[in-house]
Amino acid sequence: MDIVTAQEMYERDQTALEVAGLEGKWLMENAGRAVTYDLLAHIHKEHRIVVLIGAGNNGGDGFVIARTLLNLGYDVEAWQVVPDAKITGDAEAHKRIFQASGHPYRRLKSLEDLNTSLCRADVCIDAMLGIGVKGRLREPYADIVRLCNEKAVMRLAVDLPTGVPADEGEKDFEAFEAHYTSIIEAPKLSLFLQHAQPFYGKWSVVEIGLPVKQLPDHRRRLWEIADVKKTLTNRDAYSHKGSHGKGLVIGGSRQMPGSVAMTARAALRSGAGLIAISTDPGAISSISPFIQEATFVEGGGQVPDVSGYDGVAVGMGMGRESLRGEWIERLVCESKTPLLIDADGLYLLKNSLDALKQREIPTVLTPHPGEFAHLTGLSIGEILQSPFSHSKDFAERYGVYLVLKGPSTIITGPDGEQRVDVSGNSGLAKGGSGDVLSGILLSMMMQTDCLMDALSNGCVLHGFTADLLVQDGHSKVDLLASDVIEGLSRTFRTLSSSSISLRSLCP
Ligand SMILES: NC(=O)C1=CN([C@@H]2O[C@H](COP(=O)(O)OP(=O)(O)OC[C@H]3O[C@@H](n4cnc5c(N)ncnc54)[C@H](OP(=O)(O)O)[C@@H]3O)[C@@H](O)[C@H]2O)[C@H](O)CC1
Ligand SMILES: [K+]
Repeated sequence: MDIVTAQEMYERDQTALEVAGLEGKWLMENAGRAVTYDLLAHIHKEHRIVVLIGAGNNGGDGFVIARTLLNLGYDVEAWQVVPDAKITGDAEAHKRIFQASGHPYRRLKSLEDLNTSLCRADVCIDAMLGIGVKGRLREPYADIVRLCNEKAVMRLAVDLPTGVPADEGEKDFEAFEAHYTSIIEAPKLSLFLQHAQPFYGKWSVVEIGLPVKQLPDHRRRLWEIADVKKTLTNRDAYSHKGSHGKGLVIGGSRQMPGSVAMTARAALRSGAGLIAISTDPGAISSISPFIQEATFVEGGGQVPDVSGYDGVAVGMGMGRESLRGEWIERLVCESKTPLLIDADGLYLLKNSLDALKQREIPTVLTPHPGEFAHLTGLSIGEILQSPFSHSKDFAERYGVYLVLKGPSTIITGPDGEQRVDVSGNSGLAKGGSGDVLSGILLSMMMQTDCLMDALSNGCVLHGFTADLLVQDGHSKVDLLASDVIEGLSRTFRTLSSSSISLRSLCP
């Protein structure tokens, strides 16, 4: 599913008009009806419903929604919150259809009247502003939004909650606090931003009939379990351990032996053929009981020889001594093996960033926002405000694959392509989760030719496993990173059983 900016959404509408003759009025009818049927899952016939209609095309959708609900026999009060002269174009056309259908609407004259109406209502549908909002809300929207937010009603938003900007970069806004948002055609960037996402509440996306094969490809999409099923490589019946990648995990220390054990174990649980660990010799005895399948190579004081491996993950639990920094630089400059750098490795990489530009073999960096702030010299706040553009700038500038971890993980390729993974839950906000993710990613990297698919799949497998675990057996409080490793078995069984049942349907 594509993710778009406001500008990209307008371009899509324009394409629909140019290549398919789909006029705005038709799209508005489709949008309003699709949203109505989506919202019906939350509305009952006994509910008293207020539909708030603003000045632009989001308001036009509101007229279609109010008309459809009234036609279906729902108890609806439609409130136009701006003067008549503000309703123009396609919205005006739909207002006329609304009126011609014999339906009445109310025009906002005083906030007191609306307040009375909202006090009686069970449901409030926000069709005031969508992707056209610019800057902080002006009146009467700001007052209306405050009024709605303090009422004990179910708040449902159309496309975007009024006041939430579609794009990243703006943090200072006031907005309708929706319990649920019915998003038109494609999620907008703000759905994936920490400061904007809570305004959306739960959400889903409705389709409105755009000519999808003709639309511009903005190379930014949501990666979901269905995408994983389509792209995850199958294990061939005649494969052997060498077919699934020989990986090396470099890291761990006496103080942090568990990290490499988790990375190695997660890699093996995700299908890697062979995993070796290069670590402080003093840490081997505490690591080996947790991962009998791994072999150990002498870590010592030398940079490990990585030739002969299909992939290397480096940095987890490694410590930040300057000697290790030299290792990172040499690995970046000299190794001919795909490299994943995480944790302490990212901290140390800061001094060798320019070396990345010369590297011809893929490099994957997996920072959380704090680590990315360190790498870029930006503040965490700046990263969180515009994670899409900062990720893209960085990945393109240094020619790397960047996995910016968070509740919405953004995966960016060196050519600027982006994928977003929203699987997972707050149970993953614990030490060790990153080590496990690195192991899964290492395994995926070694088993596919398309690194974007490998990384996207790895992120979803990690989050999906955590979701399965808290649905059944664990809670978000007790979940441990090591539970996720063991939970991978269930994830892979779930994925393969669904493909078997699909296959059994085929002749
Ligand atoms: N393909 C689609 O996605 C379709 C989407 N549809 C719906 O259309 C809206 C986008 O419509 P648009 O008219 O471009 O924008 P809005 O309805 O969101 O808002 C326009 C009005 O907003 C006023 N505005 C802007 N900023 C503010 C502010 N800070 N405070 C108050 N008012 C603001 C603006 O007023 P101006 O005086 O600034 O011009 C406009 O009046 C999309 O979200 C979907 O819901 C189509 O229905 C079908 C196709
Ligand atoms: K809205």
